[in-house]
Amino acid sequence: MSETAPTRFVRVVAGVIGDARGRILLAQRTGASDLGGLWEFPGGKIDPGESTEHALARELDEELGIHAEVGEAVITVPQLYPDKRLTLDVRHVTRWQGNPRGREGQALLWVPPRKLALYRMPPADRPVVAALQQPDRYLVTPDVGQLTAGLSGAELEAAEQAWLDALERTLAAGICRVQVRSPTADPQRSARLAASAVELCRSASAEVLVNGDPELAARLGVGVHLRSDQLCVYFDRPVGADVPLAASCHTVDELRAAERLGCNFVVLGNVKPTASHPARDGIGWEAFAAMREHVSMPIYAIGGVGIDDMDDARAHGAQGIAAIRGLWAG
Ligand SMILES: Nc1nc2c([nH]c(=O)n2[C@@H]2O[C@H](COP(=O)(O)OP(=O)(O)OP(=O)(O)O)[C@@H](O)[C@H]2O)c(=O)[nH]1
Ligand SMILES: [Mg+2]
Repeated sequence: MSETAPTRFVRVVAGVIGDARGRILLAQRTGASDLGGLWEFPGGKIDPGESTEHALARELDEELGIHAEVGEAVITVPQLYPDKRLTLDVRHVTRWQGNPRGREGQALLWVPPRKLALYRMPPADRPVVAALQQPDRYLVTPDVGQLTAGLSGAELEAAEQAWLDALERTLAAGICRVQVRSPTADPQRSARLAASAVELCRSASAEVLVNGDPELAARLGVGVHLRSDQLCVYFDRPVGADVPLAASCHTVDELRAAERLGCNFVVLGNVKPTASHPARDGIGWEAFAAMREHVSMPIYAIGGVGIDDMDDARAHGAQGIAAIRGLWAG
């Protein structure tokens, strides 16, 4: 299938309008318009020369009849549609005057955040809903095989226990999505250690995925994170629909393959040079955003990033950051 890139570039701003009960306002696109019938966050196109804040305040007045104070950024999503290239800049709105009403005949609904995914929305809104619902940090555990290389007996046991202790501290610091990954560890030891790690994550109510091994994941009752070279191995989702599935991606083709397999989220990088490969350039944020627009599942930026990169990540359409060193309380 040949692909011609659409040339029309559209900048849109939308508001996550939250009421005192934490519900969020959705509007239904009217039948005649683009993507008619789908639910969306109220907003519209930014006029040439207009600021994002002014555009959102103007749109919310035109569409809902409210005078809104535009708040903090949620996420900016670059998204390719068949007929245009969109950036959807989404802002929180928690203060406004007036009662929202559908001034253009559109239906309105106040929806609790956890129910947002029940409404059919345009592709660009999937990362927005994920940004509102899911963790902004995805921890990848340090390779215990590397940490314990050359050790045996009591020393090996102590190093493994230190790794579990560090995981516990990391969870206590608020991490709630974890990939257990130890590619160079002895497989049997690594499986035993993964079981202990899963216990720790469960008691902290954190979601766990194991790297590369659907069988181990099934035994432990957790999700799977596929390596990029595994993406072409599977034709169908390798785990049940209710089991978390993620993947590591470096190219648009891999992102598309991950979306086809039904991945819940992926990591994409390396965005920056990493401590282990300081000489290798990262792809940078612009390239990250340019790749992200081809798919709409949530994507974590990985490679040389840490908490300080969160705003850049969200500004380029990322769910947040994935990291080993950047998140580990070692
Ligand atoms: N407002 C809004 N637009 C969205 C969302 N998600 C999304 O893909 N879009 C797309 O962004 C574009 C914005 O369109 P709009 O129709 O709201 O623009 P507008 O209010 O200025 O209306 P107009 O085109 O009649 O002047 C549409 O192509 C729409 O499909 C969303 O959550 N909110
Ligand atoms: Mg609109």
